[in-house]
Amino acid sequence: MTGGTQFLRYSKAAFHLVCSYAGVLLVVPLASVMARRAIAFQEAGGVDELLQMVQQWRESSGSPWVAVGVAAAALMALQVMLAALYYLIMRRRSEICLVDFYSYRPPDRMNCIPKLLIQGAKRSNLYTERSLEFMENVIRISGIGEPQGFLPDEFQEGVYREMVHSIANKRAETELALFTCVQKVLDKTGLKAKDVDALITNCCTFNPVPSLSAAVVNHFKMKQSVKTYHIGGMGCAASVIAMDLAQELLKNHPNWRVVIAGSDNCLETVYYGNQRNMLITNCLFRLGGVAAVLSNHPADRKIAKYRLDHLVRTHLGADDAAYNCVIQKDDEEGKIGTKIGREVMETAGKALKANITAIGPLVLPLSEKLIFVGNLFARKVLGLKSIKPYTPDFKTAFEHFCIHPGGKTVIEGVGSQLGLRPSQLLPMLRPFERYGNTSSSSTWYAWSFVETCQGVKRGQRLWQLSFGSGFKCASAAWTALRDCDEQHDAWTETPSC
Ligand SMILES: CC(C)(COP(=O)(O)OP(=O)(O)OC[C@H]1O[C@@H](n2cnc3c(N)ncnc32)[C@H](O)[C@@H]1OP(=O)(O)O)[C@@H](O)C(=O)NCCC(=O)NCCSC(=O)CC(=O)O
Repeated sequence: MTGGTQFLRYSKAAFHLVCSYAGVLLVVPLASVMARRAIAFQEAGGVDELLQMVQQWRESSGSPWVAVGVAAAALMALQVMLAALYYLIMRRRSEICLVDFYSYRPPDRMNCIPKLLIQGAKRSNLYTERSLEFMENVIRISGIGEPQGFLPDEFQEGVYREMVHSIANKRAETELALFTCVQKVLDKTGLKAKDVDALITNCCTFNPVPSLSAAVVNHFKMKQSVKTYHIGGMGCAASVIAMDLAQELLKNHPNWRVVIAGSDNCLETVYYGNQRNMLITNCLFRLGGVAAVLSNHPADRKIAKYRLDHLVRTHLGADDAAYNCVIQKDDEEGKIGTKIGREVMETAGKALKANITAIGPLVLPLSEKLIFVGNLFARKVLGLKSIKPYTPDFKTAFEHFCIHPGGKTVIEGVGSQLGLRPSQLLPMLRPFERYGNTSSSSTWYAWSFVETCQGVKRGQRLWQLSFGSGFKCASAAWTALRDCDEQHDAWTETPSC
């Protein structure tokens, strides 16, 4: 690091400190000046003089009116105090809390060994030699570890076992994940199925009738008044989108508990053709799942882990290139798959920029906002073209980052855009290495990794950031309400930390 860069870094840190403590820096000298003045005033006999003046005024103006005035002032002060108290209580009551969540750890029999996976693909006689080499190469360089994530039973034993694409098989895969996650999160929070007021499920490509939310209601025998929703086709951002819907419900219904549960279906997404950009999903996507309880019930506030501060969604779907970069389609032979275009990295960069532009003013400290505005002013108003645009330092707004682990290149690209440190990238790299791209549940693997391996202290802030086909970016800002260092099932059985 050059001397100039170091100087800039230290100046920025000093500026950040000054802005953060501006209130204290102003109040302390002001209070000491006022205290000194008060002492001098008292020493000069000013207090006695003042009391005498009040006494004279009382005698001359007639005592009943003075009593009325004092009573009115006291009443007003009481009113202001009550209004402030009411505001504080209402603010607390309208808080939306994440009581707890569970990241799915699929059964060990579903562990996926890459060598066997490729062997199975070979035996299936569906792929050309060139496609098999491509898949092997992508798996090797992608950043997925060994064993790499989990795949449903049908992919196991080194052969694509006579894969029956029945609704029953696909249901079995997704229902196992959803039911396990919902049961675990109910156990963790001590809630009963009848306590759930609303349920939001999500699955990108597998959307049977009745819906997966109905399947959860049926399995857990939830109450008749439960409100259910299912989110389909919304890619890897679906879980944060489900939370957005949950927060809308909670804003309108006091004392509610909303369960969100999601998993994406591997049997449905496996591609049997030979188009390269559609083969990438076979290499990266793996089985995952999550369930979480969001609540505004006062009883849950005491045990809740996090408070939702902001949730911001941005959509680039109006742009054709962004819309088409991740898209389900038929290939030339009519085989269905999901294309992941080369332009996905560039699009993700644009989506991230749009999202941080929207969430930045809500979460960044004053110092970062001032530097950003100063930089903009210098470039746009003063025309100083040699100055580079300033990317705000989100490390000043959050201590923990749970960004969609969609692939090593995506993680590293986003990490360098945000200037994250290696320890802050680990919660994305490790989940991708162990679980692969688990689509909508991926950010929760990053989150459970953070809690298990790094720990979250009360008051620390966490940023959950997801990307998804469309192309969209959805992010949520959270504050920990207590220390969270739970050992999650997803991480305890592997030497990961
Ligand atoms: C595929 C990769 C592992 C390749 O790694 P690198 O980019 O480091 O390596 P590379 O550039 O040398 O590429 C290796 C080989 O793959 C080929 N290649 C790379 N990207 C390709 C693509 N999109 N389509 C077709 N081929 C592609 C290259 O031409 C090269 O082939 P050759 O060797 O023959 O020249 C990586 O780019 C990656 O992880 N991409 C996908 C990540 C991603 O988009 N994840 C998010 C999914 S969307 C999502 O998660 C959201 C959602 O779905 O909602």
